[in-house]
Amino acid sequence: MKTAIQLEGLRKAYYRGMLRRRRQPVLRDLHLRIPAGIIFGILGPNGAGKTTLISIMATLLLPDAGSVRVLGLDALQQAAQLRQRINLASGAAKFVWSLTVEENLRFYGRLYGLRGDSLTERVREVVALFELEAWRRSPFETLSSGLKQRLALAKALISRPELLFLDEPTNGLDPVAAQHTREEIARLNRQSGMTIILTTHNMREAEMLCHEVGFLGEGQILAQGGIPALQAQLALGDRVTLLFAGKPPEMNFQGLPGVLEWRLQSPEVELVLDHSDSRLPGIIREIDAAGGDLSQIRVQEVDLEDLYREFSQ
Ligand SMILES: Nc1ncnc2c1ncn2[C@@H]1O[C@H](COP(=O)(O)OP(=O)(O)OP(=O)(O)O)[C@@H](O)[C@H]1O
Repeated sequence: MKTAIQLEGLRKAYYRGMLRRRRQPVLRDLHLRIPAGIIFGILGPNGAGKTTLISIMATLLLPDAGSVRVLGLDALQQAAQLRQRINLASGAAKFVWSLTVEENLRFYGRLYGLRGDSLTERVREVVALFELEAWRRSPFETLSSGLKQRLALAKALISRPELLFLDEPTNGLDPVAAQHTREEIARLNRQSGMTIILTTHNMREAEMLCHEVGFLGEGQILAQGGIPALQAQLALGDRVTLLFAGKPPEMNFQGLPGVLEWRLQSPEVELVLDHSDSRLPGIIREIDAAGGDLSQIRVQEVDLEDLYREFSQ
């Protein structure tokens, strides 16, 4: 699989205080590889360094040490070349307040060298892509937060980037607008295969959107992978209690599909399942076949925040 990002030995510290003598290391010997074509989520608590990391990858900030390869280019030596192929949108998007949606997009299009018909055509395309037609002539300052975020995505796509960075794309949005934005992000990746790297605090958002995530903590990537795989690694899953009318059947519960852990407390069996809704029907059939007499099933769904807490402590 092709690589979008390859970071080796990345270090970054900020200097603080009046005399800038206090050194605060934020990234400490960080290594990370992100395959091309996926949506990758950088997760971590406030102040973990997510914005710092994304800014370095997007050529907006220089690291103190380490190598940064993005789309096969050296982000430190070939930044200008790389900037033609990437773009970034922040949850706290800044636009010229008095300009309309269309004027703002035309302004950014010009920054990328678009002129005349090709500029008009590209603005029309991104307006259509994010269903902003009705607001083309609305000044930025009159837009809702959800529309501002849609405009930020439209702006980032004006240059047809191969790689898109999104810093907290649903920050400050109400649940409906946040869901709309997530659907747009997923669609972009699905339809064009664009690599998207985003930061978020929201585990459900990461689960919905990201093919892979990396947990940032102590200046390093503490764990990386798909959420189901990380869940399995920590044996975090839905807790299912099976209550039997008689003795539980003698069967190999650990060998059942999706079982991460199990415990017998006759007449109850407690299972930890990766996904209870998809696994339970098959498990019930196997229990039936083994002669088990189930009287009750209780399901307590996994709290994905546990996964977040586990890696963010
Ligand atoms: N320009 C700067 N000068 C000094 N310190 C900085 C600067 N930028 C960030 N920091 C500090 O570096 C640390 C990491 O900040 P960063 O914004 O990268 O974290 P984050 O994970 O994105 O946080 P959040 O989730 O709150 O956005 C924080 O303690 C922050 O105060």
